[in-house]
Amino acid sequence: MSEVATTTTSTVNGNTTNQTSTETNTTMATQTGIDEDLDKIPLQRLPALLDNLTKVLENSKTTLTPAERGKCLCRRGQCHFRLHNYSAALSDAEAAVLDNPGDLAAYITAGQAATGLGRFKEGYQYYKSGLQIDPNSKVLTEQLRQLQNRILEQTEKGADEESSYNALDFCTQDPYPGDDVQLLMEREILETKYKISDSLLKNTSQGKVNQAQAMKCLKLAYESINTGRYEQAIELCTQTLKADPSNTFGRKFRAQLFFERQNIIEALKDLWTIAKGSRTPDVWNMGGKILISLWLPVTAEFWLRRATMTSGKKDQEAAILFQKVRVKRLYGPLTEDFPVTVDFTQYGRAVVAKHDVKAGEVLLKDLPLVHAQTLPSRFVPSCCHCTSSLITASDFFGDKYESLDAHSRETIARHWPDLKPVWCPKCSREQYCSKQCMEAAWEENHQILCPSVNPASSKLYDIRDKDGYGPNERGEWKELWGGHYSPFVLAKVWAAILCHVRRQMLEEGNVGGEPTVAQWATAKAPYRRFIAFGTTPATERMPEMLKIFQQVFSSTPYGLTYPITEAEFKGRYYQAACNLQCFSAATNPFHRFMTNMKDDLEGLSLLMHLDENKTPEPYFAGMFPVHACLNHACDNNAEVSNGILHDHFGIKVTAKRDIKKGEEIVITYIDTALPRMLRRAWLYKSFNFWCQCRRCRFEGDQPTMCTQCGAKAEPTKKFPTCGKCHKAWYCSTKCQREAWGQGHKVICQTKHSVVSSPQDYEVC
Ligand SMILES: C[S@@+](CC[C@H](N)C(=O)[O-])C[C@H]1O[C@@H](n2cnc3c(N)ncnc32)[C@H](O)[C@@H]1O
Repeated sequence: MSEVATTTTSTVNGNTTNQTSTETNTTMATQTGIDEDLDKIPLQRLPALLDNLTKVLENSKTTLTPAERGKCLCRRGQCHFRLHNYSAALSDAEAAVLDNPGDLAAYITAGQAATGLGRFKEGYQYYKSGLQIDPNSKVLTEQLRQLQNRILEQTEKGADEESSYNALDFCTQDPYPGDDVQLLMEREILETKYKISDSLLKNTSQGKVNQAQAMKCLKLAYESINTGRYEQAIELCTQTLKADPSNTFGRKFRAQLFFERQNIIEALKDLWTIAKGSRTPDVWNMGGKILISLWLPVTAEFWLRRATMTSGKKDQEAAILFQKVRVKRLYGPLTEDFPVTVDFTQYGRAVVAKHDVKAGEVLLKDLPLVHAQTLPSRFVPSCCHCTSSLITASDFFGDKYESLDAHSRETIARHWPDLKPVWCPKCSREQYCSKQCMEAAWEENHQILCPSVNPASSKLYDIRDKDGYGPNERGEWKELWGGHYSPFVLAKVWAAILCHVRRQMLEEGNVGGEPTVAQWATAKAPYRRFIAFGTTPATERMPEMLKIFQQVFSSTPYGLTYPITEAEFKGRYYQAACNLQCFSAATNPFHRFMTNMKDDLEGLSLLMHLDENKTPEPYFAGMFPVHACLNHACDNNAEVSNGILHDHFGIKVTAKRDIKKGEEIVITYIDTALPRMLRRAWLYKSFNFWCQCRRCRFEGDQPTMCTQCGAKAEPTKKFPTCGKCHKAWYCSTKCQREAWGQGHKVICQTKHSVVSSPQDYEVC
């Protein structure tokens, strides 16, 4: 601790005393070892140091200057870092940076902690800020080198694991609720329209069997095929089946012949006639394809599921076809009005153009299934149901409002939209733009989450209001919620499921009883569409939150409970993490104010006080069903922005350039200004894929490796860079030419978001 001799005032037992902070500092320095070289302090001493630092920070809250507090926080962060408590280290170092923005050690600690957590981008940014304080810092250079190595390790690991990635592993073949009813309807269509039913099976057990004749005809049928006589082969199969109706080879062979000659109904009849136990994977597969052509999707799924199962998951074609049928039936109705459709590709679900689209055209609009206001924007008043901004004129104009003359204020009041926000009268913790929104929210989730009926949930509101922080079980102030989004996203998913279960119970008259399996399945079905991937169990990162959620959902009204197991928490946490999209209402009170003022000349003088860019926005994070099918590319052809669908606020996706029919629509999940290595590490860590987009394939990471052929430069040598974009390096003109023709030309000439130069990052 520095020896600054400032006189401070502190209160001891109610008496005000003066003391010099030199004294305090000397004691503190002894207690906390703050002047010692931390690396030389044995590990066993660190817990005691941590305790002392915490005491100093708590007991001397009023006497420490911000710089001193920053130093203590930084020191505590360093202790946490040495003990591998990276989260705690990061939060202390972050606080230290705020208190003491000139302290290089705080940036280094924050960078190390973020790197330890695998949050490379943040780590890099802290180190970069540190370089602004001391561009020649050897420690920083070394830390950046280590960060680069960590990213490279991840790079190699990612590249290795990429080969084992299989999108099918993420998608189940479980039936959806209601599929049983749909299956019966499709059976009825098959029977009435095509005369196909299980009664066909009975035909095989009737009549006299002549196996020798059957085998003879079948042999001749095979011979006919070899000489290209298909009709004759079919006729011979028919004779086979007359001689032995249960001859599976004959049935299968004739079905195949019918199928190839596009007589799919006769083919399906033959397949259906094969006893279920004798149907091989190729029989189920062919049946599935025919049922797709007839667009009987649930029956097609049934047959393709059987093809997958009976082949021991080896029939990849059937597994892919299954998912293609599923996405078509689930998303077809949602994309009907748009020039795109959802398909299943090597990267799972994907959105594809139905026809050519011009740059600027809207590709799709979507509404959130669930959403919650982001924690950093929670101060901006908004309707928590429809997401509309409830910002008032005085919120908007801020301090300036009071200094405006009465006439200006009257003009503003006249044109500012008449907002009539309502708070939940039972808990006063949620605000709405209208009574209708309040009632709709109650129906959707608030009847479960309102603290007036579920007191445990007031803790969730407290955590929201304190930016994720709160007292842990030992009463220590801690970051309880460490997610990048509001915990209310998850709370609302579980609450919405419970509300849906309850609605069904009311409709089906089993109030007071236990919900049925079918009711649970129906209520959970809409959330099955969202893929989930994550490495660290969320419970490890925030153990207290699991308990809080468990308390909230074990004491819900109506006696309904939702068991929040570790697996449930982890699954939902990562579902949200992989799919959330930030958005805000497409219009706000300021926009309406400007429209109202358009014809008012008196209002013109007010314009100088206005700055639209400064309009505080209530941001929400939402899970959107169709948007969640959009894959990523670093040279994305589409962009997401705020949108309106059926008079509700949501998002729209717009073409960034001309897109051809059949081309996949790709957005970006990350800041495309990052260099390739960071983009890939970030995507790999957060979304479990190794980006192989055109841009990643034709950009390099460093001058010591040829971007095209991967050759390594001799020690201390560097390959020449592309003179235009400086983001690729080649060992030879041949490699440069090849890369140019294969794809570098396009990405080199494409205007991406501003990409920071790789040199900024490259410190080796
Ligand atoms: C929001 S989802 C996109 C839709 C996803 N394909 C699905 O089936 O649900 C994000 C996930 O899609 C996959 N993904 C997205 N973009 C990808 C890409 N460029 N390469 C490989 N996988 C990608 C990853 O598994 C990622 O975690």
